[in-house]
Amino acid sequence: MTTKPSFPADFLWGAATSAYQIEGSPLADGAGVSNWHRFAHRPGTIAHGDHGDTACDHYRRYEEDIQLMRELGLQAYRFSIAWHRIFPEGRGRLNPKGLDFYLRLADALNNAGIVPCATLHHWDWPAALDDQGGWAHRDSAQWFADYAHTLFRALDGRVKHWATLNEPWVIVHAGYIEGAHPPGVPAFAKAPHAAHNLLRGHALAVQAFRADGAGQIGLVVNLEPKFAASAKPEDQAALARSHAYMNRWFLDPVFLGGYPEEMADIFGADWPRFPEEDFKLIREPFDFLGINYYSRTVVRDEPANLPVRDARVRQRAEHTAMDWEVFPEGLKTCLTWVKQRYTTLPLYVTENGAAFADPPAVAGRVADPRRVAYLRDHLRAAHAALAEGVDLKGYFAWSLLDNFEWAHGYGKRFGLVRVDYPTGTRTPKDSARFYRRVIESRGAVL
Ligand SMILES: OC[C@H]1NNC[C@@H](O)[C@@H]1O
Ligand SMILES: [Ca+2]
Repeated sequence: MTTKPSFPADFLWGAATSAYQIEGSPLADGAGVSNWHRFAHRPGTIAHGDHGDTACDHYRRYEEDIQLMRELGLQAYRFSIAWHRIFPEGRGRLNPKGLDFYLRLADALNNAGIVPCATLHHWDWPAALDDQGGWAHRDSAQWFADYAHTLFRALDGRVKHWATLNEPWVIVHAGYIEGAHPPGVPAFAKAPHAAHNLLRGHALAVQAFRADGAGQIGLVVNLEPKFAASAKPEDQAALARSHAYMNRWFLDPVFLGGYPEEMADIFGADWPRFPEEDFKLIREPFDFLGINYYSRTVVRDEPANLPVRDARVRQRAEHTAMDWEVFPEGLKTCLTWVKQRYTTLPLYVTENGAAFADPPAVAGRVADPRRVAYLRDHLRAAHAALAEGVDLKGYFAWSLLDNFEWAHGYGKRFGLVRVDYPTGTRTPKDSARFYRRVIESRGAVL
């Protein structure tokens, strides 16, 4: 490092989590059954038979966790709201006690001087809505907008930084293409409709926010730079499909007004014609884009691998416990690509981090040098993007706590803070101490 990086004084340093991954207490205080509660209890869906019945017990230990955030020097905390606590059946009957948890959480964060950054939907929602057709049902957009509107009013004055959806691509790919997430049954023909309704719901929620919210609202997407395994035309074509499918499917409509033409090639006869007025709605302007970055993928042509007909070519490089290649420059690639192709809106890295097989705590310490190196290299890449003029406003490490990594269960540890199960004992890792120094020095220690 020639010159020490220096991040802007108003750069927002945080850490992120999501409701089902950390809260536990899935049915407490009148909460309804969620899609993830039901799915995780279906045998064979989650590694080791894990589920979120306890998770990090954050629903009950949130004050302790806010104290941890203060010790880490966090300026902001990104969390998600569990829809099924608010509307147990998805819509209609409001559950005040469920809402109350998020009022308490927001008040405690504000009292601690930590900016609450709420995501309205991070994959968990009332199972009843899946039973009524889920995101593939056209009315799901309005269900979401009504839920969002209720939250904007209820948390008005407490939460000023909102995101509508977390990674809609994962909801569609894992839920409707792979079947690895709820609803859990591959349904290629439904996937384009689910994606479309997620985007319509996002836009309707932004419109509701304009009418009766206060602050900033944005969308959070996962991005993964794609590279071709060779210059062969079939690998170049696979690259175009893979890139469109993962990185452009949602951003092209919200910023450019239409889907990538590769989508019709990928879905063939299952690719619908959508009403023109939908695209006008989906372009509803919002205030920031959140980017979740983990890794890149090198792809080759693979005709048998439907629907994208691509396959990953594993690289000789360091990989995380998720078998994701460690590729720090990919974070800068994502940030500059969004600025160049889509928008000069403010950007946030709303998730970045790594799972490694951390050792247990010894004398109150957890040595996680590989996570320290991962954070250092990715923060350097983020700073490089800033230096090139990207309007990067903040960075949220994934995750504050080790937690329920969806179908992988608790075996994949992404936390800056170790959680020992089932006691729930929290132990800040070396990476947490490193991150605190990064925040204090505004990046000078990188
Ligand atoms: O896989 C790590 C993270 N990726 N983005 C969404 C989060 O819920 C995941 O835990
Ligand atoms: Ca208001």
